[in-house]
Amino acid sequence: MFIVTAKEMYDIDHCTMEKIGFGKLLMENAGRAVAEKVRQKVNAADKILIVVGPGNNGGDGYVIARTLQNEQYRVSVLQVVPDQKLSEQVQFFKQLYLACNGTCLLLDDSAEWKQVISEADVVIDSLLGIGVDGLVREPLASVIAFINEKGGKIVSVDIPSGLPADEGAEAFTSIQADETIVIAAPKTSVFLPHTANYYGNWEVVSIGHPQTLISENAACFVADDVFFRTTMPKRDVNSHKGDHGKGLVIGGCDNMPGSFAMTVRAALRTGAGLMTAVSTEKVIDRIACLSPEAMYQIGASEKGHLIADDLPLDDKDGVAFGIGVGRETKTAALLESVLQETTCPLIIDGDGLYLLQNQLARLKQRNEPTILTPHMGEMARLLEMDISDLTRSPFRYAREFAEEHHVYVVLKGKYTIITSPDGNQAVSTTGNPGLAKGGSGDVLTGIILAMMMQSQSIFQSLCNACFVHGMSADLQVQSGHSYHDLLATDVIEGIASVYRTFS
Ligand SMILES: NC(=O)C1=CN([C@@H]2O[C@H](COP(=O)(O)OP(=O)(O)OC[C@H]3O[C@@H](n4cnc5c(N)ncnc54)[C@H](O)[C@@H]3O)[C@@H](O)[C@H]2O)[C@H](O)CC1
Ligand SMILES: [K+]
Repeated sequence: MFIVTAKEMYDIDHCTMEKIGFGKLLMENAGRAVAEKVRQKVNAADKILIVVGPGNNGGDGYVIARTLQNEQYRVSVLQVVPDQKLSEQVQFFKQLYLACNGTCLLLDDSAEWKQVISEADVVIDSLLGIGVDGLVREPLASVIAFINEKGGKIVSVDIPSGLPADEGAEAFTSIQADETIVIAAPKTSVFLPHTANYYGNWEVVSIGHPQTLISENAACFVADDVFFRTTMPKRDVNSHKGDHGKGLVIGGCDNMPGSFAMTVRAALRTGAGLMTAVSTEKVIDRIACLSPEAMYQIGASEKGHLIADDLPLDDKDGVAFGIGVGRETKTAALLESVLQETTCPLIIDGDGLYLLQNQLARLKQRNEPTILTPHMGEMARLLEMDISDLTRSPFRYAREFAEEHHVYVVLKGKYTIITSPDGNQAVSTTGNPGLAKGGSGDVLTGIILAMMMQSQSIFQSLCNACFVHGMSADLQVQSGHSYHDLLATDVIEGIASVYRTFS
């Protein structure tokens, strides 16, 4: 599935209509595809009100109205702007609807518009689509407010009216949809923390755009099960442990042994060939028994925290630094040497990102891939910006940071955004609120470490690691756990189910 900005969608629409020649057929296809989904969500006796706005989203609404009316549903239309504001294409579909004995109430004709909204069992929101610019103006703003307050079940067409399609908007007035039928491809705002919820349950309908046109124009995609199935690591029956990577995890400190242990175990469960773990003597004494399959090495330490040391870095296929490592200045010196001496892909996570703050310039000096795995708070700190600004435009800031520092960024959240140094982006949508707990990130780092050592491109391995991490949590919740009780260690044990499901 591809993710588009408004501009990308317009380019795809325009090319499909003009160059390929769909013309008005595209809107007919859109309306009929949405009507098909609406049919599955309403009862035969429901009073269905289609609220039509000034643009092509409204045009979709007239096609939906005509389609449902032709199938004997109880349909009426509320048009919120005068006819002269409708485009020629929308006028065409309005005339088709009226010619099929459709009824239409104009907003400025009567004060009964509030009554028709109040009486509707279902409101089909065709007020505004991806063409909204800025805050919604009157009279649409009042209509949106009233629908939110009084409308029955609200089904939005393409996008909840008033919601921006793209990232970056500070303020907006939007329909709060129960369902959204997204046309052709989800827009960026489906995946933003402050706009996602306005969509309610969302699903995508195809309306005839050539898939190649969408893939050529969309800058981002969802790393879903289809992607995982085609790119997941394979196991050669004649392989041996050396074929699946020699990994090294450097982390932990005397008062934080657990996160480090989970990273090690997650990497083993994900298929790492050989794992070595470096931490303080106390940490290793306490956690070595949890993953006897790994090898352990005591690192130089002071007051329970790792310090600069000569570590076995040069023969590894992947290194993860920072999990539970603490924020001591002397540990920053260890990070400095790891950045300089590691000759394989390096993941920096957790406290390692805190220690990286004053060493960002070293990132570009590395010749091997560097992967950062911040959550929004850690990313905001790295960018030295307010987290609310970051969450409004996470795709942009992740891409700018990745390109500037030539790193991969896994920006963790409900929807995790994966960015490559050249600006390629993907979103992982698996996972559930059960992951919103300590340790989830440590497990993800272990999964990433193992994935990236198993013969894939780094970008693919990051997409697949996020997929496995979230899918494990989803399968665990489906098979008996709940959002409340799910632990990070359960996610580690659930990795087996993901591999079995897709192998
Ligand atoms: N291009 C096609 O043929 C297809 C498009 N699809 C649907 O059309 C919309 C996009 O249509 P567009 O006309 O560009 O935008 P809108 O429907 O959102 O209407 C824009 C229209 O609304 C007014 N407006 C804009 N901003 C505001 C505001 N802040 N307050 C009040 N009014 C505002 C202004 O008049 C604009 O011109 C897309 O989402 C699809 O639903 C079909 O699905 C496929 C074919
Ligand atoms: K809409």
